[in-house]
Amino acid sequence: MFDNQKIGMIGCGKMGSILLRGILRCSLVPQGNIRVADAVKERIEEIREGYPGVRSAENRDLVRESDILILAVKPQNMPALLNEISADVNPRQLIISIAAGISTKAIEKHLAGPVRVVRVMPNTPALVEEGATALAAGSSATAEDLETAVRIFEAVGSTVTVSENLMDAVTGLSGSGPGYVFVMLEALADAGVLLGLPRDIALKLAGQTFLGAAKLCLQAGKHPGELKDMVTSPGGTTIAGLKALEEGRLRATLIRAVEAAALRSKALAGDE
Ligand SMILES: NC(=O)C1=CN([C@@H]2O[C@H](COP(=O)(O)OP(=O)(O)OC[C@H]3O[C@@H](n4cnc5c(N)ncnc54)[C@H](O)[C@@H]3O)[C@@H](O)[C@H]2O)C=CC1
Ligand SMILES: O=C(O)[C@@H]1CCC=N1
Repeated sequence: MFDNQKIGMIGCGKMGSILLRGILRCSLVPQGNIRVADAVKERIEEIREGYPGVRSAENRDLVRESDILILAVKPQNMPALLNEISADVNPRQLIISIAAGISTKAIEKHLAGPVRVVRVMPNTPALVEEGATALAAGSSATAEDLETAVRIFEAVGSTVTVSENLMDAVTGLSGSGPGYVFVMLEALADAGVLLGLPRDIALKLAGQTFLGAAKLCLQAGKHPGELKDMVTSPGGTTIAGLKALEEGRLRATLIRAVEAAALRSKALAGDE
């Protein structure tokens, strides 16, 4: 599917380089078919050290040479970037944007033409091929474009396709979600340390508990409440811990975190 396609990526920071690694690991295209661009020279040097076959180019040259163009710069940098490349994009290209909050409509408007855009929200566990990615097609993107984008992100984890009005919710939940989980992991490990466990053992137990519980929930296809009940013996230890969580309003706090991040995603659109 990708053999003769040239992929160009503008923005090789945290998320861009994770994606690049996934694309190359799965051999979606040979290294020679990938071009990268970044405003910071050191980022390009790091990539060329890691992947000697990947070539770099200036933004506009890269756009002209790409069949699939991945835009992985910060939302705040998108308007200037889109203006810079607007004369070089063409309707034969597929444009994939991973920028939080930036709608396909805004991209289409900046590029001033019938461009095929797919908006994507990945997350950092893509680094270990356990990413959760949601995709939404823009007005001119074809079913095949969406399928192409899905194939790229399946290289780094699992994917869902949603309608674009749900992308802010996705951003608040799975896009930002790893940040919440890392804070919870750190807190669980700190608790272990408080109770006398060595830090490395506490972190290992906390991490494996998250991993195992998430896998059990996804694979068993059971409601998390039912799985929670399986752990919770009458008069036992878990219910004592759960009572403390309820007193600390953990659930309401998590719901508010996702809501706040989704609102911020929506607000980034206003910054366009
Ligand atoms: N970090 C994360 O967990 C996730 C990030 N995203 C989205 O991915 C995008 C990138 O985020 P990060 O990788 O975290 O940011 P980052 O700051 O690590 O990377 C952005 C890169 O873009 C480069 N850049 C900025 N303007 C440029 C321009 N005009 N031309 C060429 N390069 C340019 C910067 O030098 C930088 O290396 C953002 O839009 C963000 O919303 C999406 C999902 C998760
Ligand atoms: O914090 C951010 O803005 C990016 C988007 C989703 C995850 N990280």
